[in-house]
Amino acid sequence: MTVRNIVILTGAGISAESGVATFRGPGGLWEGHRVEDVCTPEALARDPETVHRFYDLRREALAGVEPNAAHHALARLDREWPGELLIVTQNVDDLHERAGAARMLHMHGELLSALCTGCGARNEWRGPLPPGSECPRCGAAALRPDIVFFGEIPRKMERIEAALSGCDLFVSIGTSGAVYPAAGFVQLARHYGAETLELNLEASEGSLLFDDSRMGPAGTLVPAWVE
Ligand SMILES: CC(C)NC(=O)[C@H](Cc1c[nH]c2ccccc12)NC(=O)[C@H](CCCC/N=C(/NCCC(=O)O)S[C@H]1O[C@H](COP(=O)(O)OP(=O)(O)OC[C@H]2O[C@@H](n3cnc4c(N)ncnc43)[C@H](O)[C@@H]2O)[C@@H](O)[C@H]1O)NC(=O)OCc1ccccc1
Repeated sequence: MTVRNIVILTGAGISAESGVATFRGPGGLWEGHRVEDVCTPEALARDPETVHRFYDLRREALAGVEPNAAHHALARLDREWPGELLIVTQNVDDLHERAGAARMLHMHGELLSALCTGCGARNEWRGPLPPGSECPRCGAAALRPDIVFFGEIPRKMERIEAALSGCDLFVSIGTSGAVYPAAGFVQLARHYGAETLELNLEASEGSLLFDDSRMGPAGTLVPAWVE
């Protein structure tokens, strides 16, 4: 089958070699926190201080990390691929953009953005975001981390489903396949007749669903695959 249209799903594993903590596993983000305490609308309502600080720390940590060879390889593919290509990341870091990727989207939000729950504006945000911060557009003291919490609808689902319905190749990089709807994309891509490839450090919850599954660090596997 000639491959023309590609959809690439990335997770925390692609940023691990840049020093960004993954979620599960030793030293994982969720190690220090119960998901329910920092990544749900209920937690934000109950204890905004803790939730805002959790994301302030991760936003601050971004200044100390750089894109790695996997991010750069995907950015190059994005520049040179003549067919359709869409990078869908579950990550809230900005390493894909910093590597130069353009045809990409964040389905679970971004650390460098603050969402106004008053007027809906998304504001670029770099520093700490204390609860009650004012929206630059409407002035309401209603800014929150621009993050998709558990129980909230992921972003740009229509665009993602449209790309999956037209792709010939679906590639999953550095994700454990534990969180839906992202974990269901491989089935959707297969349903539309696409080839499916997984590049991951270890077997994931969805490995058996892929036509080809290669194990190893993204910083090595992704440049080799793009070559
Ligand atoms: C826990 C799970 C069971 N729960 C869910 O999935 C829930 C509920 C649910 C919905 N549908 C279901 C169906 C069945 C069961 C449950 C559900 N889903 C939701 O609530 C979602 C919202 C979920 C989003 C929550 N927010 C995140 N992130 C932002 C915050 C933040 O970042 O702080 S999720 C967050 O966790 C997930 C973490 O997973 P990974 O990125 O894969 O990271 P992990 O550490 O787990 O794994 C890393 C992998 O990399 C590998 N690796 C490590 N190093 C390397 C390396 N160097 N190289 C290569 N690979 C490497 C490892 O081996 C490992 O495999 C990511 O998605 C990440 O974004 N919303 C929703 O469903 O709304 C309705 C809806 C649905 C469809 C359409 C309309 C409405």
